[in-house]
Amino acid sequence: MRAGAPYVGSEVGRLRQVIVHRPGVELLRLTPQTMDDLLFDDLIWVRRAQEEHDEFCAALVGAGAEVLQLADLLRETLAVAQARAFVLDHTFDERVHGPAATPVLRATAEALGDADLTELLIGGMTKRELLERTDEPRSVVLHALGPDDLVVAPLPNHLFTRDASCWVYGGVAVNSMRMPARIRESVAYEAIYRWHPRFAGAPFQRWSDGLEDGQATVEGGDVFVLGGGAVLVGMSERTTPQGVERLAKRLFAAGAADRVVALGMPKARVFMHLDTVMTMVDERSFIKYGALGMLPSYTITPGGPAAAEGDVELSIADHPPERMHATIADALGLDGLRILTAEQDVHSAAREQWDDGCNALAVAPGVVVTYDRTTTSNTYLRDSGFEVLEVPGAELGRGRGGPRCMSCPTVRDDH
Ligand SMILES: NC(=[NH2+])NCCC[C@H](N)C(=O)O
Repeated sequence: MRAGAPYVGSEVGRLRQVIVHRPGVELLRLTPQTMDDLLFDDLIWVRRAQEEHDEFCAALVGAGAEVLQLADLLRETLAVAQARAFVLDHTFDERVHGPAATPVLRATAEALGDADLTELLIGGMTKRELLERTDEPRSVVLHALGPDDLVVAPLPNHLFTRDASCWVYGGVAVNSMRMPARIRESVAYEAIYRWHPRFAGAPFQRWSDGLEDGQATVEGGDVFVLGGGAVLVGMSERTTPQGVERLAKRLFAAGAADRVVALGMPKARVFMHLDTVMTMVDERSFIKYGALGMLPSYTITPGGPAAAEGDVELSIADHPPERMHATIADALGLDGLRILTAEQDVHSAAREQWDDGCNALAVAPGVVVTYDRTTTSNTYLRDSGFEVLEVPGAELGRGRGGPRCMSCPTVRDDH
């Protein structure tokens, strides 16, 4: 690895650099009427959520990681003319805003400075805010909206930087997102990785081609860089088998990975991503939600070169549920895994899973960041020999994501 180049070699090696997003105005847009569509289970006390997030960042810095704020990266990217045009083109869309309003919206956004445009892109814009900046265009879409209705949707799930892009070994996938409320998040990452000075000149590969919307979806919460050329992917509510096959082909063709284990997960919001039910906490240990049980798994390996140059065939072995842990252990080159499931009654186990007790973020082998509220899991991890860095999660947790979801590692050591 070239010094400073983005590279994520594992789930648990020392975390060196990570993208996070401090929650802001986008969360003030949540109302009881919109929160379900925006994938939040409650309204957030934003100031407190920001304080909690600041503590989360302080824990990461304390563990030796450089913390990059998504809004800063996006603002700096928008200073590049091509990036600005790309982002505007992919934000203002006739299919969303109608042909009459789209050019006016785009021109209004284009006139903004980089900081204001960043805020609009993440926080959205109401009709009232639009009309403070321009005369109302003749548009059925706009006429039909009330003054405080949103013309540009906010992106409150930017808080969960894990999902819209993910670094796997020496490259990055900008992901095709499953839920309508999250599809636009990928636009910011595509622009940042293409044009931000920090990434534009860096050597790295691409595991996706430009922007896609809602087909063959993959989300980073399902993708685990096991280390040593192995990858684990959950086929969940969000990540499709099609998406897994495409990712595997890209990784194999580049020689970045040589085995991908895919798990067949239940398709349910409570288990929306693999990292909501299990996370890797050291080189051979996973904390796992007991009621998940055992899942069917597939091992995908390169089956040989395909007809087209730079392409590979996939070879697939499928395994019954009882082999789940053994399949992951094989991919890691281990005899077995250490599976950590706290003893607790089924009700408290379900509550802790909902509160992201299994969503630990390793910052080094055996050192994890978790929410303070998942006390049983935290105590259990400590008793099992782990160092647990607790951060407050009372407000942040209402978005149904924990420390792993709120982090997008860009530089992490092998283990
Ligand atoms: N990697 C994760 N588990 N991310 C959690 C994302 C939570 C977010 N509200 C969603 O529904 O999409």
